[in-house]
Amino acid sequence: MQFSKGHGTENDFVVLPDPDAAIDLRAERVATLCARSRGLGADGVLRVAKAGALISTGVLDTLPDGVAADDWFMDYRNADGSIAEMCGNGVRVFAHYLNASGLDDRREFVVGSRAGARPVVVNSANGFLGDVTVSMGKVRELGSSVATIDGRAFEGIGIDVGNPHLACVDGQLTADALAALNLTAAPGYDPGFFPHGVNVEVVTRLDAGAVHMRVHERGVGETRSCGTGTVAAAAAALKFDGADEGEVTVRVLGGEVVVRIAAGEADLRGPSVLVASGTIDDDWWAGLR
Ligand SMILES: N[C@@H](CCC[C@H](N)C(=O)O)C(=O)O
Repeated sequence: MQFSKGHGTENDFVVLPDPDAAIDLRAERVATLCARSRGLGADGVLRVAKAGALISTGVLDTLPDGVAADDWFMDYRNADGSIAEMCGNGVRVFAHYLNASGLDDRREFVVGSRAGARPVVVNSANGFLGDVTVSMGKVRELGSSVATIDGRAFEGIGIDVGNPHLACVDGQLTADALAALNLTAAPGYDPGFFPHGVNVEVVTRLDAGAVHMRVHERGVGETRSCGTGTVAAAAAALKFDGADEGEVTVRVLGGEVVVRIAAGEADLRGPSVLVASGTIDDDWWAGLR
């Protein structure tokens, strides 16, 4: 089985080219593949499949909004094996991979996700480095809620960008204090508000068009970046300053991305790096539960 390993601002993925959706991606296998000690190690898996093939093999029941059977589909799995609707860093790596591998040489196309169609523009790409803009769709505010981190309450806004986020802007928080925050344990949140779990972002307020963000991802733990999280962070930071549109540079542990929000929709632009490719041992894979 072929794989590539890539990352978007150090949010890292195992990429599995599987146009016919033939690979059995049961949760335990994904979790082992993503384990850093006994697998390849990653925050998640990106299966590169045709949307129609995922329907034929029963992975998807229906095609999400705006996705055609012939579109490429990012079948995303979190490191614990759970399925998530969307992954903003993943889409950039996915689109870059399609160009770099020769599976698709178009620079503008639609990537299907469980949250719907995500049009991409590959601004530049070579074998290892890409720069991709993703149309992230609607940014929906869900109302106020609270996260508890390291014994401290952070007020935030629930934001749906295809997957659920609780973006907490703290007007007093400096970049240094954010860096010192202990995000080892999963933040506490209101399960009545987020019945399917939530990704939690802690964010500094806007300063010269930029914010700093750290994130604890549902199904993964703390990651060095989260693309959908940067969109939620940008929306929350703009709202904190009384704005609902604008361009925000979001600085994360693994680099930075640019989020543009206009008319309730977001674009995300940032890098993609393809680090390696190789072969997963078939016997090892077949022996996993
Ligand atoms: N890292 C991703 C988000 C992945 C999904 C998330 N953990 C969830 O469960 O919703 C990104 O870049 O957006």
